[in-house]
Amino acid sequence: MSVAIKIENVVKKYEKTTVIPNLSLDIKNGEFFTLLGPSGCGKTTLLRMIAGFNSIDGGYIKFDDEVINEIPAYKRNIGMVFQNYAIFPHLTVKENVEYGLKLRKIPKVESDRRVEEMLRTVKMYDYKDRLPDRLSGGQQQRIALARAIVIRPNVLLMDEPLSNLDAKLRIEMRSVIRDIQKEIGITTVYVTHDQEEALAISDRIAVMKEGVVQQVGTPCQIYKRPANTFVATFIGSSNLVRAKIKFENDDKYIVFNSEFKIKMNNLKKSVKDGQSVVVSIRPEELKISNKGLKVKILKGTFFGKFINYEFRLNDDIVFGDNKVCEFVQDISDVNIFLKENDEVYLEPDLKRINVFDEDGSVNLVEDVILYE
Ligand SMILES: Nc1ncnc2c1ncn2[C@@H]1O[C@H](COP(=O)(O)OP(=O)(O)OP(=O)(O)O)[C@@H](O)[C@H]1O
Repeated sequence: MSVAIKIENVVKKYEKTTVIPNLSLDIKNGEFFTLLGPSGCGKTTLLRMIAGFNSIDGGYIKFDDEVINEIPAYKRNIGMVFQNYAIFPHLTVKENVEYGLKLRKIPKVESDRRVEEMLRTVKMYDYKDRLPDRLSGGQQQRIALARAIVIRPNVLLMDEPLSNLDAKLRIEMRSVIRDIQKEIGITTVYVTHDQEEALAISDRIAVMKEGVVQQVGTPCQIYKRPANTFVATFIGSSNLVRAKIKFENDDKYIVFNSEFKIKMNNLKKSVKDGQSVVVSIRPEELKISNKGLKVKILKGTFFGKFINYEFRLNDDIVFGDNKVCEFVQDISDVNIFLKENDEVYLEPDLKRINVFDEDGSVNLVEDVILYE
């Protein structure tokens, strides 16, 4: 029976080092939930705490309303899929998948029925008598997935299951995993550091940094309304530009420089006249115009559907250390290709940009639209 997972004020220390200071998350029953963040941010540590392989040094983890902190791993009824497949090399495909059912002493008729059904679900029935060394990486991962799910676990935990596959197979397996998860409706916690994979596969994502959750939301919410500049640059790319707020009559403006300001009335009430801010503009949120930020082109790269241009802004208005900025131009809008040293004005799409406080930690845009 699939369950909801509640993580309440969880703490994890390795000897004297605290890797998770105080983390809370609510994962809904049947949800595909992804933990996303850079290497070392504590994703695997948290997943292993849910599985029961790591002890919990504070707080609670609950399956539905039951606290599982002290329940040993083998009694939690977890299905797990790892990066390195971890299937048994000396057992056939069928034997690998039925392994967990044998441990649970499921009668042979029922076990055979479930194994066949599962092998058909992952499209590996025709390979049932093969040994793993005669399977491709993608096929081995399908077997690992089948083996994890066939026991009908409470939750399915996956730790970077696609990282050993080549790029094309990764994209194909993404959709296989997604389809199977939706078909059987099992609560799934998925760990990755690949933001594109997280956006493509998840119902919701928790973005983590140094053991702290930065934002929880649907892929669309996180992409369109990042909570801070870390999320804005970790998920997709963002140009970060310093500016100031100016109140004029009843309107609020973002002032980039003496030549260019934009009216922006969906800012939170807490913003103040004269306040310094950081504006986050994604490459697709800039277009060539007769007004805007004046920039000099460094280079353009042709991608077929679009052209990606790099440009540089004055050091004093760039936030953070990413000095090279980008904008993309849809190929259908292109009349002339820009060259190195060409100067253009770029105008941001004020309905889509994000505005943060001076240190980039709070989004100051009032949400008028909820991106569900
Ligand atoms: N057994 C351990 N003993 C001591 N420190 C550990 C141990 N396991 C992990 N750590 C540390 O805890 C922090 C979080 O590690 P964790 O493996 O959870 O990160 P991660 O986000 O999964 O990273 P990656 O994407 O590289 O797997 C890291 O700083 C790591 O060095």
